[in-house]
Amino acid sequence: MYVQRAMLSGIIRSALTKNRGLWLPSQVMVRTMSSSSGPTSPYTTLSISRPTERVTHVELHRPEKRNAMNKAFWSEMVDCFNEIAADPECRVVVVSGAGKIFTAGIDLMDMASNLLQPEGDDTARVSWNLRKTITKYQETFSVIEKETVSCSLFTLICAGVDLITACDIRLCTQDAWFQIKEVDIGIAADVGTLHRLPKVIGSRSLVNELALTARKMYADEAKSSGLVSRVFADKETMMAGALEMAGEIAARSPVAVQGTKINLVYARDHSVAEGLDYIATWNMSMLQTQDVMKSAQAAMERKSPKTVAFSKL
Ligand SMILES: CCC/C=C/C=C/C(=O)SCCNC(=O)CCNC(=O)[C@H](O)C(C)(C)COP(=O)(O)OP(=O)(O)OC[C@H]1O[C@@H](n2cnc3c(N)ncnc32)[C@H](O)[C@@H]1OP(=O)(O)O
Repeated sequence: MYVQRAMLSGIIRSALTKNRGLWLPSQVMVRTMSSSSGPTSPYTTLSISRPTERVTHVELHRPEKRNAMNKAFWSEMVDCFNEIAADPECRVVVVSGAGKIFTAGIDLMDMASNLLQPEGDDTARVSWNLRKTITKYQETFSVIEKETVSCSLFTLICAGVDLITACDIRLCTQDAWFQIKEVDIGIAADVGTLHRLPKVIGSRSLVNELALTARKMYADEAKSSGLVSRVFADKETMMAGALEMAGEIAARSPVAVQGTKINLVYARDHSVAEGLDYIATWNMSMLQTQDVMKSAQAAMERKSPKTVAFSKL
């Protein structure tokens, strides 16, 4: 899918991190997040910042090309999210796109050679190499799902839908639209949309319609169908909302947040019985965290969980 029109997308993802840090007013955070200075070294397509403690902002940053996903992007996302996952200071990630569009999807100019002229001495070898390429590109978005707790959005197209459906929370602007455009360029979407979107949107018929016709879906329908949970008037208020939400998540026990995220993803892909079995095993160790006692004590004292100092995970 590709998302256009909405200016940015914010994805919030919670890594396994820690706590501690000030909660800044949203206005401050928004200002801090408005990085239009360009990609952050060593990346050429991403701008990384830390708007507040425990929250990392990953901004797709090729606005002049509508954040189209070129070859560098596909590998930089993996490196970036692996690095964030290893960062004990980060608990939530907000992903957005610089400029007026979250992403125009795959970079049709830069990616053509990879997909249309794969190397190999015969059909089997060409196919083998192409399969390796596809699975590598799948990892670009799967890495978000593995390490993230939430995400928010905007306007996007094709590969943009692959990206947002790997996120936990999606937000968009009122002028956002979403499009699963793969059939228009002669391919079946293969990096996540067809597999995750049916788990996000309740109506199988709507998923089929969008994927088979490439019809644009606008913000109101995205909200009513469940693709996004909130719609904001403009990009600025959306970012403020995303950061406020990120702060709410980041302030809570990282053991509880990470366990909730991982078990929600597990439950999505397994039966109820399997999910119950999984969380029993999960919690036989995680229930022993000091976070339970600290949180319970705060609740008894009528204090917000945000006042509790949780250890880093
Ligand atoms: C194994 C991997 C599988 C992954 C599959 C993924 C598939 C897909 O993502 S299919 C979708 C492909 N994307 C598109 O078809 C979108 C094409 N772009 C547009 O329709 C428009 O650009 C858009 C509506 C997004 C924005 O329109 P706007 O008027 O705001 O901007 P433009 O003047 O059209 O574009 C500005 C510059 O950006 C370049 N650009 C835009 N999209 C792409 C793209 N997808 N790939 C490469 N480049 C793109 C556009 O050429 C302009 O560049 P320049 O002429 O140098 O200024």
